[in-house]
Amino acid sequence: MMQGLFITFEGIDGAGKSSHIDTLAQALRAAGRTVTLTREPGGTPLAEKLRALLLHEAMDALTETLLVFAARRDHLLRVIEPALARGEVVLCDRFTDATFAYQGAGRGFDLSVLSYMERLAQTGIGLQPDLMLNPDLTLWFDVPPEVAAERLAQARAPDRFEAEPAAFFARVARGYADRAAAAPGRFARIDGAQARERVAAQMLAMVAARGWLPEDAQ
Ligand SMILES: Nc1ncnc2c1ncn2[C@@H]1O[C@H](COP(=O)(O)OP(=O)(O)O)[C@@H](O)[C@H]1O
Ligand SMILES: Cc1cn([C@H]2C[C@H](O)[C@@H](COP(=O)(O)OP(=O)(O)O)O2)c(=O)[nH]c1=O
Repeated sequence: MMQGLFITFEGIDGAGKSSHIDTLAQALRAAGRTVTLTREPGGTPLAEKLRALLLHEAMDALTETLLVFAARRDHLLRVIEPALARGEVVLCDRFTDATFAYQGAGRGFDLSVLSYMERLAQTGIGLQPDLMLNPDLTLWFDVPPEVAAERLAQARAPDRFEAEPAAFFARVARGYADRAAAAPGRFARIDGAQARERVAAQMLAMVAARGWLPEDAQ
C-alpha cells in the first residue's frame, strides 16, 4: 500500500490557494494516487457548521480559537487520519499554521497557548497515538497583502475575516513568514503574485522535487 501523504495549502485570503488545489489533485490522480480534497475550518458535517459560525458570527479571540481547534479535532478524527491510514494523499486548504497566523499573529492570541492546544487537538488520535500529526508538506502561497486585497475586492463579498483591515493581513502575513522560518523543511514558498500558470508550475515542481509526482507532470 502507498504511504499516506498530508499536504496543506496556506496563505492569506486571496493568495490563490483554492484556485490551485484542484490542479495538484488532478496531477496526483494522474500519477496514480487516491486524493482526498478537504478544507479547514470544515471538512465534516460538524466542522462545516462551526465554519459557518466562525465566518459570520461575532466572537472573541478565545471563542474563535476554541472553535477552530474543535473543528480540527473532528476533521482529523473523521477524515484526515482515516484517509492517511488508507494510504491516500490528503490535500487540505488550510490547517494549524492558519491558526498561528490568524488567531496568533492576527488577533494577538498567546502563541504558547496555541502550541499547547495544537498538541491537545492533534495528538492521541488513531495511527500513532504518541505523535502529533503535522503536514508532510505545506505549500505557502505568499503574496503581498495589497495584491490579495485587490483580488478579493473584485472576487467576492467579504466574510468576517476578509473584512478585517489591511493591518490585520499584514500581521497574518508576517505570522506565516515566521511559521515558515521556524519549519523550513516542511514549508515550500510559492510566489503567489505570479500569473496563474507560473504559480501552478512552481507548485507542481515543488511536489515533484519531493518525489511525489513524476518530473514530467509539470
Ligand atoms: N495567480 C493569480 N493571478 C491573478 N488572480 C488570481 C491568481 N490566483 C487566484 N486569483 C484570483 O484571486 C481570487 C482569490 O483566489 P482564491 O484561490 O480564492 O484565494 P484563496 O483561496 O487563497 O483565498 C480569485 O478571484 C482568483 O480567481
Ligand atoms: C483554518 C483556519 C482558518 N481561519 C480563517 C482564515 C480564512 O479567512 C477563513 C476561511 O478560510 P478559507 O477557506 O481560506 O476561506 P475562503 O473560502 O473564503 O477562501 O478562516 C482562521 O482564522 N484560523 C484557522 O485556523
